[in-house]
This record gives sequence, C-alpha cells and structure tokens, in this order.
Amino acid sequence: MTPLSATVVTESIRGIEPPNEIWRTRARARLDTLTKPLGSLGRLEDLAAQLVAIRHEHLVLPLNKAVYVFAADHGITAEGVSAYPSAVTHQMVLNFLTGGAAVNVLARLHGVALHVVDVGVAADFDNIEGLLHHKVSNGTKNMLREAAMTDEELSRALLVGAQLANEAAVAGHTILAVGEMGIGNTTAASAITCAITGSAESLATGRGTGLDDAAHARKIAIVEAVLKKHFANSTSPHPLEVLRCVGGLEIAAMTGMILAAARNRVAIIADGFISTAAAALAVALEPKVEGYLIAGHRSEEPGHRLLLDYLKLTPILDLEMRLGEGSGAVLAMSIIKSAIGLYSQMATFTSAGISEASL
Ligand SMILES: Cc1cc2ncn([C@H]3O[C@H](COP(=O)(O)O)[C@@H](O)[C@H]3O)c2cc1C
Ligand SMILES: O=C(O)c1cccnc1
Repeated sequence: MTPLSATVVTESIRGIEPPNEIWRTRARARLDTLTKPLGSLGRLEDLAAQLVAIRHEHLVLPLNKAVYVFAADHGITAEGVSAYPSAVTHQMVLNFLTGGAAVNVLARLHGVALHVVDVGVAADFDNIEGLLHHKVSNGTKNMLREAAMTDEELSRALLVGAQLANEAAVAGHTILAVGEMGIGNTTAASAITCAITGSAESLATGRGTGLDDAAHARKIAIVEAVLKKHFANSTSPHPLEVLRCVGGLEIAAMTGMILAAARNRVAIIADGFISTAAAALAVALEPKVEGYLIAGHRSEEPGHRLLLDYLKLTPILDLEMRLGEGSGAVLAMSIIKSAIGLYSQMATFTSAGISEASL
C-alpha cells in the first residue's frame, strides 16, 4: 500500500515544472542592455535571471516576501545532544511572537512578513494570538529507540508546510524563506545529511548550539547509532523514510513548504543547516525543485557545506553565522531585493545615450 506521506508529496508537486529557460534568456538579454560592463553585476545577475525564470515575468520591486519559522521539539534531546534544554523551543516561540528574536529584527529591517508555526512544540500554547496553530504532536519520539514519527504524523507535517505555501502563493508572495526553531534539530539534520548524501557521521555532525569536545564526540556516536538502527540494511533509503525515522516535524513542514512553493513557482530561500536538510529531502523527492532554491547563507555547522555541495548551491552570504530561525535567509533577501532593484530600475545604454562596448 502507498503510504499516506507519498500521496501528500505527489499531490503537492502535481504539475511542477522547472524554471522557464526562455524567460531566463530574456532576463539575460535585458541585463546586457543595462548601463554597466557586460556581466559586471556578477551573481546579482544570476539571481535576477533565476527569479525571472521562476516567475515568468520581468520582476519589479516591491517583492512580496515572507519567512515561515516552523517550531517543534525532538525526542532525541533525552540523549543530551544540545547545549540548551528543550524548554527553549517553547520559550523562543514566545520570543518570536513578541518580536525579540534575531529573525524578528532582520524581518522588520528588510520588509519581510514573519509567520511562526507550531508544528510540534511540547507545550500548550492554548489560544495564543499570532501563532499559527498546527501542532501535529508534542514533538518527535527519541529516534535512538524508535522512528521519530509515524507516517500519519509525517503526512500531517508535510501538509502543514504545503498548505501554507499554497496560501502564501495565493496571497501573492513571490519569495519564501524557511526557518526553524527546535532544540535538538541539528542532530536530526546530521542524520538526514548522512542518509541522503552518504557522508560520514563525524563530518556531518557539528556542535549545534555550542557543545564542548566531549559532548560533541557523544553526539557523533549517537548519530552513528541512530543511522545504524534505522538504515543498517539500506545504502540509499527513501527520502520519506529518512524524514519519518530521523527527521523532525518542523523539518517535514519545511520540506512540504519547499515542494509546494516550487509547484506554485515561488522562489525558496534556504537558511542554515536544518532548513537545507529539508531542501535536500525535497530535491531527493522531486529533482525539479532544484531550480527554485536559493541558498541564503553558509552556516558554520560543518554538515551545511556537505548539503550545499549535494545541492550544488553557492550561498549568497558567508557571515560565520550558526543560528537558524531563518535569519540567514532573511538577510539574503536584502541582496535579492538589490538584484531585482538593479534589474528593473537601471537605465539602458539606449535610454541614457551611453556608448556600448567597442571590442
Ligand atoms: C536561545 C536560542 C535561540 C535559537 N534560535 C535558533 N536556535 C537554533 O538552535 C537549535 C539547534 O541546535 P541544537 O541542535 O544544538 O539544539 C535550533 O532550535 C535552531 O534553530 C536557537 C537556539 C537557542 C538556544
Ligand atoms: O545552521 C543553522 O541554521 C544552525 C546551526 C546551529 C544551531 N542552529 C542552527
């Protein structure tokens, strides 16, 4: 029988097409008419052309931008894999709602709408306003002992992200950033990285929020044991099995959002290690998603580099950040805005009466 999660994925990507190469060529042609030496805006030109290819139009400002911060808890924290207690997930959700987290500041500065989604925090938020209430469960199970979630929970988490992406597209958003909050989720992202890319646990497992040497060594051993438990007999497990056994509810929701955003021709900005793990799963499920992805930054978490290589993405920023929340993705949106501002507002050689290249 086909698992429910596979049906959710099939529905989310129905009719998906890669970005349009005719529009990318049109964008390149327009960039070459602007008053600058050919190609001199470097990767800003690539970004503008990618967005035009995604949207099938000559984009102008303002871009309609949003960041979704998906929050959930992780059973694996029982093994002491994070420098901070699980309660911080819940506490940080409250901080997002009152506007005090790093991603709030950056979203305000750069005109990005911010949405906070409870997809599996182990705390009762009752009717707290401003939070998108989509709790699937009170966090994942301890993946060292059993699968992180059931297929039904995975399906619901994927749907949360997919439905929010569909709604965002209907509301006219052209760019979405995915962010997360979930103490313990760098351990899940490391396990996903190993399962999807075949990397060694010692290379894919970092210090997260700041483990010391001894705790870091223990975390590596735990990731090794987790992979052995779930995938000892399969060298390339199905991405949905990876998500279900060693993922997280917020990671599944981000995967669902990325798949559905691409189907809606909405660009997706990945943030750090955890959101890029969700992006890698989305691409493993549907390779056509690749052209809709932009890597906002490169995180200091060592596994992030492995995932960016796997996805063949060059990050926009490299500021030695290792925060998550969508912070790096939102910062990168300021560069993307600049790319489209230049694309749409610069004079052409003809309009400004400037001589074109003679050699
Ligand atoms: C105060 C605070 C704010 C955060 N914002 C994002 N994270 C980040 O740290 C967590 C992952 O690291 P680990 O796997 O080591 O627990 C995630 O919640 C991530 O978004 C935070 C962590 C803390 C402590
Ligand atoms: O890369 C990230 O986004 C990250 C790294 C460490 C902790 N939390 C998030």
